[in-house]
Amino acid sequence: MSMTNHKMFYVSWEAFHRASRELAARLLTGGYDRILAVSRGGLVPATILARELNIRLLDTICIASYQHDQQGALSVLKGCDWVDDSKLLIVDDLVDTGETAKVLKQQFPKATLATVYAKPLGKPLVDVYVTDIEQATWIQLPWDTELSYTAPLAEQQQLP
Ligand SMILES: O=P(O)(O)OC[C@H]1O[C@H](OP(=O)(O)OP(=O)(O)O)[C@H](O)[C@@H]1O
Repeated sequence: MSMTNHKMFYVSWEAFHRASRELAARLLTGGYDRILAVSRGGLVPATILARELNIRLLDTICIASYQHDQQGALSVLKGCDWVDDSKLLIVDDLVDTGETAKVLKQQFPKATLATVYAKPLGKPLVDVYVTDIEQATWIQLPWDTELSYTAPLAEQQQLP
């Protein structure tokens, strides 16, 4: 998906932290004993969930599916060899097309997949999430952005 001509959903660090804590609240009674963070985007919510759920056993699965803003072939750069997935919580920041989630569910069928944001195409593959996002909307996460000046609306208007 190209970033041009799409609606943008900007997320601040504070909003991301709040949503991740809400995700933790929804997972609190799940009895998870380990977390698998889907790098890179899942690393941030995985840290917050590990703290909130008091889980100290974590691993990563490193998957690359985008080159800049174009979705490319999905490639597992580093796997995870955990065999017992009955109390496994897999954490990612978002599910978009669901291609990453399919790979995760294939290897860890009993695990719970949790994301902060979910778009319609990938939503059926996620077990627990917090916020619905339209498919065509690009989610701008705080580690990809910075605060910057914006002109007042009156100055942005096109005058006849
Ligand atoms: O549902 P999908 O279409 O598979 O997309 C979801 C994946 O895309 C993002 O990762 P990305 O490939 O951008 O890598 P990054 O987290 O390392 O930036 C996100 O963190 C998910 O892992």
